[in-house]
Amino acid sequence: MLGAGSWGTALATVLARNGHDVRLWSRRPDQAQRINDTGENADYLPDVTLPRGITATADLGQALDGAEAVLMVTPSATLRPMCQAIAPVLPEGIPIALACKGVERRTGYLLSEVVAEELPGHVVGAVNGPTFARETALDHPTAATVAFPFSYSDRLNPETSPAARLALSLSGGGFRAYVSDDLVGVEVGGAVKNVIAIACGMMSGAGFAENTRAALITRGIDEMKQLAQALGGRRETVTGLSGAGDLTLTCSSTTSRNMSLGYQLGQGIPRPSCFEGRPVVVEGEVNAVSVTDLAKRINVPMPICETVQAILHEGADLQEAFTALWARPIEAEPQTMQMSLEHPSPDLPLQFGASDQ
Ligand SMILES: NC(=O)C1=CN([C@@H]2O[C@H](COP(=O)(O)OP(=O)(O)OC[C@H]3O[C@@H](n4cnc5c(N)ncnc54)[C@H](O)[C@@H]3O)[C@@H](O)[C@H]2O)C=CC1
Ligand SMILES: O=C(CO)COP(=O)(O)O
Repeated sequence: MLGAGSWGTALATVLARNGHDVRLWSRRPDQAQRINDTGENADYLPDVTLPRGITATADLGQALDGAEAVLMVTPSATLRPMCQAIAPVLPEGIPIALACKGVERRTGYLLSEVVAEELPGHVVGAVNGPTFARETALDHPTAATVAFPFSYSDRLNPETSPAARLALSLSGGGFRAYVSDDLVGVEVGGAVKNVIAIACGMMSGAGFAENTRAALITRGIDEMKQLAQALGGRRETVTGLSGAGDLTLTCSSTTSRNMSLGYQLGQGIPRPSCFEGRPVVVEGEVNAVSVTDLAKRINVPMPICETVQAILHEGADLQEAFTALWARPIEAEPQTMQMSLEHPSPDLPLQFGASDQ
């Protein structure tokens, strides 16, 4: 498990609870030492007792020696350098599963494409779903999708299908895995949901309630569908755990760091003061740029993501940007027929500050 933050530790907990030996790599030797000494990762999952079977280490060679599979769980922006760092010590041919969510900013690659470029000769997949780390570590009933490209005849054979093997390794107690062969669809769901969660947070923080959230979730799923399809994935995949499921989770609670960032911004808190100034991994903030750049490049309209990107990175005014989002031309749902009618009152502003929740 490469990454001993909250999600890497939670996934290590799931696997170890199911009887697997897990090497948990932390980039900080002091943290690795503390995990081994105390049986807890107090920095990220305080008061969660780690099961036997987890050994923390800050040495990549030790972490990967004899490994049967590797899960990569550091923030998406660190993925390429992480791949480069493990290349010399990675056992030949072992499957690599991504548990981080995003699109690479410079290239617009899905994360699996980054791994394929840096680490040829390894089959690459992903584990995504509605999975807050703490709840997962505490064994609350949780479901996620394990996606690898695989052939129909291999699907049931753990010897030949990394998806089946990893799904079986993760499943047990509260954790239940599903299997998919649509890696693109699963990755798109995970990357885009964080950006939409920021939008939901912004509108909740600004005082709007359930209608607004439901509209953003539903239209957000449509943005995911279009991007997934344009990249060669399947539209229906994003209605599963890694798209609609994860979006429902992260748009429902400020336990989500993405939702929480949006909520604070919606309340008018300046970015540097959000999270009381603490550095927090908010994937949707970086990915608002990478997702919208990618979508523009391949002509996929993603108006909610573009709105978030403009507010976060181009200094757009939140109220004006959401008013413009709501007053876009009237379109068909679903967008199978091309239709666009001029909005009758595009200048009528949304009623920010007048809500009665
Ligand atoms: N926390 C959660 O509930 C879930 C998180 N994820 C995804 O997992 C990924 C990791 O997130 P979390 O574990 O939550 O973050 P976190 O903030 O809890 O931990 C991040 C970890 O990455 C390490 N790290 C940071 N910069 C690094 C670098 N340059 N090189 C190597 N390691 C570095 C940190 O030391 C830390 O161990 C993200 O893509 C996130 O979207 C996915 C599902 C659930
Ligand atoms: O991806 C997550 C749950 O599935 C965690 O969401 P946040 O990164 O917004 O906290």
